[in-house]
Amino acid sequence: MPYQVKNTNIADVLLLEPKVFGDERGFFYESFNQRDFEAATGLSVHFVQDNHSRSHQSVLRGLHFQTQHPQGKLVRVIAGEVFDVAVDIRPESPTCGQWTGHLLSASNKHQLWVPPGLAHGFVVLSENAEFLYKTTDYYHPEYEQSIVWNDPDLNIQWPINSEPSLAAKDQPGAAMTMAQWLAKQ
Ligand SMILES: Cc1cn([C@H]2C[C@H](O)[C@@H](COP(=O)(O)OP(=O)(O)O[C@H]3O[C@H](C)C(=O)[C@H](O)[C@H]3O)O2)c(=O)[nH]c1=O
Repeated sequence: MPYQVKNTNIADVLLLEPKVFGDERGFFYESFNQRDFEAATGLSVHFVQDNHSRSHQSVLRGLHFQTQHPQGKLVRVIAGEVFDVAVDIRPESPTCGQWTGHLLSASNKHQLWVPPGLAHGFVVLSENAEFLYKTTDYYHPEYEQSIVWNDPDLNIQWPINSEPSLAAKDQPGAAMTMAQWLAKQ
């Protein structure tokens, strides 16, 4: 099952478009195939955890990362639509401070590969969204950090025209800024 793989403005963040088989009954597609994923991306990855979250419109989850046990994530949406964002927070990276955002939806079935070491988050554009993703390391809340969604240096162009709904840890003041993160490195 061939993936179409597209590069993004951050070198190792990849957009994957799986081959979908439609017929009069509906559709079928292999949402993940280890062999084809590795052949299409040139990556050798081992996923250890599958996650599933549901959120209502305007919920923004992120921008999260783990400082230890960083997680590579292969993310997709099976209901609704989100604007999904990966942020390069790696001080040594030529694209440090850059972000890449993509519409992921049940209808486009696009997936985003977010390598370990980047921050990740999304905002829900539809009434509800069901978000599934595979991770290459386990959840370690003791190492989880959050960068604030509206960081002025990142200037992420979220396609929303009202304040998002945020968890307490993601609120400005609780989540750190990029400047605070980089100052710690
Ligand atoms: C992430 C995670 C959470 N949990 C528990 C901890 C909390 O009791 C509850 C909700 O967790 P949290 O509010 O951290 O969920 P999100 O805000 O969706 O976090 C995720 O948000 C963005 C989109 C990410 O990329 C990360 O995968 C992850 O940080 O689930 C677990 O038991 N295992 C887990 O792997």
